[in-house]
Amino acid sequence: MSYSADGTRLFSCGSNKEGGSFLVEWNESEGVVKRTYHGLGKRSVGVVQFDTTKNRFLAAAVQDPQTNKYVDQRPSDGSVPPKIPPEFLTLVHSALEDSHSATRLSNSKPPFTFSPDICIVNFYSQNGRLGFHQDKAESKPSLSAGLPVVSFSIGNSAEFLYGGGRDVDKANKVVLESGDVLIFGGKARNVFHGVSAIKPDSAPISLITETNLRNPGRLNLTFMAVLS
Ligand SMILES: O=C(O)CCC(=O)C(=O)O
Ligand SMILES: [Fe+2]
Repeated sequence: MSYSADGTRLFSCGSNKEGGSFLVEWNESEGVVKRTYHGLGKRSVGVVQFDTTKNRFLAAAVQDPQTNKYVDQRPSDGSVPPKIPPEFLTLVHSALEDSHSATRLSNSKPPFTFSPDICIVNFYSQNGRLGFHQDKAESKPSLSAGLPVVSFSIGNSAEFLYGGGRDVDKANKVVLESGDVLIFGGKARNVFHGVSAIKPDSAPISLITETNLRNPGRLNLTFMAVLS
């Protein structure tokens, strides 16, 4: 059970037999369910993550779990997300430039001008996972232009699956370590991907001491252009 940030609304979460997650808002005085938000576990569309070990609602980007559309306020409690800090945008741009200069064949310009308008924040505890999915809730122009997904890994390492069509058994696996940046755009924009496991205690010691976190888990920041 967990209260909304302003302490007025009570939520709990769970999963059904098919593995889909849902969030329940309770009417505390009457002890009955007020509203159920389905579809949170369908990671092809949802952005809400749960810490299953603590039954805690951790983070949500602004995506309506009922419609899968990005909206201005989080439907469950009306909260408005903060703007992406400019330092993060600088990091995204320099990661794109570095990747372009590492892979380009000529002195061409990057094939896209890109300014992300959302940052999805995923936190994975030790048992955290993310089902095999495509990122396709973004705007049609953004998807058809192949505007990239730029994804930063911080903390424990993750086994990241990608490719092989929609068949997870055919996917490739790469370990994403703290500090890694994964970029997929252009023809790869629709690639299926997911996180199959988090490697416990694999975060760099320096990160733990500098941030004073005892158990950092894995933090993933995924930047995308949703609206443009
Ligand atoms: O945690 C990751 O590395 C992937 C996150 C992701 O694919 C997503 O949020 O859509
Ligand atoms: Fe994704």
